[in-house]
Amino acid sequence: MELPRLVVGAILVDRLDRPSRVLAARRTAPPALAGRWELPGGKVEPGERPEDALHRELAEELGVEVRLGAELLPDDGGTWPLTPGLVLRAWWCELTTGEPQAGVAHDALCWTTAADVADLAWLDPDRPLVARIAAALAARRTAAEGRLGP
Ligand SMILES: Nc1nc2c([nH]c(=O)n2[C@H]2C[C@H](O)[C@@H](COP(=O)(O)OP(=O)(O)OP(=O)(O)O)O2)c(=O)[nH]1
Repeated sequence: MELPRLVVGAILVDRLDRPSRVLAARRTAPPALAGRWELPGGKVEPGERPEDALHRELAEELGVEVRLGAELLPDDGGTWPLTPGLVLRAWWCELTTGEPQAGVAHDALCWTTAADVADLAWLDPDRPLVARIAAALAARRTAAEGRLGP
């Protein structure tokens, strides 16, 4: 059986040490996914390290460089399922160079907060991540900094 293809995504926040906003990107293609919001990123190429793929995709799609923080892991510590053939890994990150600009992959970018991040029409498989991101923004902590909540 073939292994699922790995997709990498950026949870790009205003600052890793006290995040209050995350960047969402609206897809332009394919038609079935156009208009839905996602974490910027894309597929890892054969032989490419996932973190390198994320830097490459962010440069290509948004024209920025970032510093990577911790990975946002699902409860089982593995990967986030997208479709039968695709899984996602996502990292918290902050900008080091440039301001994000929508290229051909996206027709809108939006900085969202804990209060409104879940209101966007995210791709369906992103919903569990968005819930975790919203909780982290509300707590002003990334998932790296221990258990959320009291
Ligand atoms: N980038 C990204 N893709 C996601 C997310 N959630 C989700 O289901 N996907 C899906 C949509 C696509 O089917 C796939 C990513 O493919 P892509 O089209 O962004 O990859 P790519 O930039 O490498 O483009 P290509 O080589 O396929 O042309 O993963 C997400 O949050 N971010």
